[in-house]
Amino acid sequence: MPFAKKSSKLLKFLARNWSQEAVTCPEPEKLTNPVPIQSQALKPYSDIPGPRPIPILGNTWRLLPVIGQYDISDVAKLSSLFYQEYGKIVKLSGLVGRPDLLFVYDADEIEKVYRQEGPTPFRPSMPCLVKYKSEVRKDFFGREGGVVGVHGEPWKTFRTKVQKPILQLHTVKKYVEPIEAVTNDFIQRMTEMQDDKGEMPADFDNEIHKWALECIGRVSLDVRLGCLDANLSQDSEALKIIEAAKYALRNIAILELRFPFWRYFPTSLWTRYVKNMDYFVEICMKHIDAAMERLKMKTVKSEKDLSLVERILASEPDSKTAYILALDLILVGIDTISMAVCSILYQLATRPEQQEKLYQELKRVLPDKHAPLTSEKLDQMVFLKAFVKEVFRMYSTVIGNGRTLQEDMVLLGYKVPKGVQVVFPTLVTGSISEYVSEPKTFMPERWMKSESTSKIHPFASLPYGYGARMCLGRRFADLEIQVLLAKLIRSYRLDYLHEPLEYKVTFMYAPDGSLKFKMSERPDD
Ligand code: HEM
Repeated sequence: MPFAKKSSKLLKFLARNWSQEAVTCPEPEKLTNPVPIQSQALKPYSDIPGPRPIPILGNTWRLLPVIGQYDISDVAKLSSLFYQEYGKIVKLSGLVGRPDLLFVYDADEIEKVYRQEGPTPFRPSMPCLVKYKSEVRKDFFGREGGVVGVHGEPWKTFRTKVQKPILQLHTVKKYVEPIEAVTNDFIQRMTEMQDDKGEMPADFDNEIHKWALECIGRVSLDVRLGCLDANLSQDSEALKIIEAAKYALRNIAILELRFPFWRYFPTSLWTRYVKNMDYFVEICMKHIDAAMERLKMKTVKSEKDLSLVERILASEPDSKTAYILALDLILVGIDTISMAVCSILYQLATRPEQQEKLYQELKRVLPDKHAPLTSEKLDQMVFLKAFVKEVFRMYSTVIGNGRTLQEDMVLLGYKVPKGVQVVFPTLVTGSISEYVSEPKTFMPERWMKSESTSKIHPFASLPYGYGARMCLGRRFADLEIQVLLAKLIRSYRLDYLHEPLEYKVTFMYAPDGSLKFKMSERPDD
């Protein structure tokens, strides 16, 4: 049915990034704690512009084919359309079964929301995971069930336990070598996958997913899962994990966005989801238990001898913390990073001059292309980092972030009640000329202090979010991307010789189509 198809795209987008958890999140309500600002100057919430809902159908009809005014086949364009049509604050109310969404395109106001979010920010996410953690496997997850889909004090307690080791620079530096080993295997596999024109296969994005899985296994489970092996047997654990990750990627959105029958009775898709999640839990427990056994045998002189998993295990007597953390990192860390890499490689392959500039930088920093990487060398790759930031600014992989207000607030002069879901459309704000000079120009140099005079509002482009709830895996994500680009572009030139691809929100914002990159070895220098 076309409407179901189209509206599910919008809902996929909305729910993936900002969906409401009916169980835990307060609905918008009357102002209970008005911010102390002269009330005459304030405008009521009802005056916020936006498409007006009509009785019964609310705003959903606007997304219907033919009679609806919005083409939501590309939901990223929808948030841009709202901005053009209504300005810096737009209310989308009357979405069937959803709370109001408040799109805010003002970087100063976004900064205000982030800065006032308090010690336990509420980012609505993944209702399926919430049900799985808090009901189906309550016995296992208990009260502090991780960081993803958990809120309030339980979120804070868990995040406090794990955040230091994950975000400490010296922990991350320990992974330069292991991530380089995974990446070398991946690049070797890329050379084996080339067709007679030197191009990658049409499903190259699947291969990027396997690289991401292998990296996340190395970080969160202390193990090489073997996902990059060319000939995986049908009953291998690696293949089962790849299938489980693919399942998660393809079906969770459907489950969460179609009418949520699973909330009331176990549909077949829900049963498979639970089985899939149980499998991930089992894998996490198996490898963490093995890490625990190794740790018992290890002579440890200082904390520096420990891997991330070992540090968590050493500080937390109950290995459940390590199980749950590994599960969260795997669930969130695979598709974000792989879609980001698809996008970054596509941009590099279609921007030969900038790729050449990157190559020259890599030649300078890594005169011997076979010498191992170090964190000091990565630090010197300023153009590489600037290129990645610019891709995130113009093609933000996670197209927006959001917070459910836990207190009433004033935004752009309107009284906004707590419970409203405020949306920060990063993809749009990163290209508003008031906040970013020459926003339509792809210019990595703008991020390089030595070369740039251009302005960027610090809250206009935040690919990893901000504040206490900011992306927990960001340092590992940066490291994995940097290692891949450094190793690949130092030795190979990448081209894309087909019709340009459009960006779409499938799950994340990424080029939609076959990533048949041509890979040519650079002559030895
Ligand atoms: C380029 C890749 C990535 C992007 C763009 C990204 C982006 C984000 C964003 C926007 C958030 C929400 C932050 C907020 O609410 O302020 C987030 C949360 C999170 N990310 Fe990432 N992420 C990436 C990779 C990863 C990886 C590789 C991991 C795991 C190793 C990871 C683990 C997490 C976790 C656990 C959270 C939830 C944090 C919490 O709620 O306390 N992310 N990420």
